[in-house]
Amino acid sequence: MKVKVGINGYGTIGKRVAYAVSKQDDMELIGVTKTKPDFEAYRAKELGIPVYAASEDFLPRFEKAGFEVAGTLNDLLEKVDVIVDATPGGMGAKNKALYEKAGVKAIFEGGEKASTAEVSFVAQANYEKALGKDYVRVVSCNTTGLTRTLSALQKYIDYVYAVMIRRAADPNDSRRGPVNAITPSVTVPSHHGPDVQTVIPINIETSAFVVPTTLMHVHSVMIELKKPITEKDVIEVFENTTRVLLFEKEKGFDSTAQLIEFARDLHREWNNLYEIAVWKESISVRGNRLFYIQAVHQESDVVPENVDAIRAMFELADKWESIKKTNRSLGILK
Ligand SMILES: NC(=O)C1=CN([C@@H]2O[C@H](COP(=O)(O)OP(=O)(O)OC[C@H]3O[C@@H](n4cnc5c(N)ncnc54)[C@H](OP(=O)(O)O)[C@@H]3O)[C@@H](O)[C@H]2O)C=CC1
Ligand SMILES: O=C(OP(=O)(O)O)[C@H](O)COP(=O)(O)O
Repeated sequence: MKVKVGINGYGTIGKRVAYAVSKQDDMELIGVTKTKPDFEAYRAKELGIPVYAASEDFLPRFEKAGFEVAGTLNDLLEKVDVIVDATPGGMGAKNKALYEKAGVKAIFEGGEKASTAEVSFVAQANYEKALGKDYVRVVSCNTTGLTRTLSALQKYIDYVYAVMIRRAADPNDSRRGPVNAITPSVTVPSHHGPDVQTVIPINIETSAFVVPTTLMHVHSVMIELKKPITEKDVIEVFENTTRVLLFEKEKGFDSTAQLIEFARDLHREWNNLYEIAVWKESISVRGNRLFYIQAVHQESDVVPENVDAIRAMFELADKWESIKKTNRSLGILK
């Protein structure tokens, strides 16, 4: 059986998930929605992807441009088993009623509240919780990044404090920035710590700052240990953790710029770095405290999670079968 997948919101995340779905032999990409006939809509059509108007209200825009759509979101919902809602944060919760009415399963993204779905999801941490579910939320890029490394170390952790240095805007976003400023999230803890707790039970608090860059987020992670662990052990844990890669400053990885160049050198689509990048030299144990620094490619780390979430919701594979299949299909290194 091939699961029929639709994407509502063919933007930064939606287009990458559409690409990833098209690479799976157990899924079929049925169509995507757009609100306007811009270059992304034309490109989707060139790729042979049926484009639907995100609602009837948007039809006149397409008609005026002479862009023939395959229908509206409601028509797409009639043809799919699952819809991936990658609309701007908060919109997914409003769309949920449409999905319920159509009897279609739905995946929501990290911009939605945890309460929008039955489960908040990171494949390697809680794949089983999404088995057979109708509504799953793939958590935000930062939460996914934190959860990947922290779940691997969970048995050693008493308490985590992490500082999130967030990119101001995605590279395609010329409206939001970057701006010449550092903007703190003045609410402490920032939403990231509580959000990790929707996936794994862990003591964690975070604070967050937005800085003028578009490439990646960076996290400074500080852990109080309840069980001793050495730096060598931590390196071994991360070497054996899927979707986490170690990078060395010694080899020229001075900053997020070289991490993105690495993804470009791999000829990854959109220079996606699906893996969380941990700087090897940053792993440091001092007494009962462990420190490390990691970077998150915000545009892509959640993409394999969406694919695994679909497999879990339709019980197509067990956890490691799905993760391995997704990794292979996207060229994820381990
Ligand atoms: N960007 C990131 O770094 C990450 C984002 N997320 C989460 O993913 C979700 C999507 O974010 P992102 O991809 O960045 O957003 P984008 O703004 O890049 O894309 C949003 C998409 O939704 C469409 N859209 C806009 N308005 C409507 C509407 N009224 N009805 C239906 N579709 C609409 C847009 O269509 P059109 O282009 O035609 O206007 C666009 O395709 C959010 O929940 C976000 O928090 C999670 C991880 C990382
Ligand atoms: O999910 C993300 O970040 P977050 O974990 O800081 O909310 C994405 O980078 C989107 O963040 P944005 O809401 O600042 O665009």
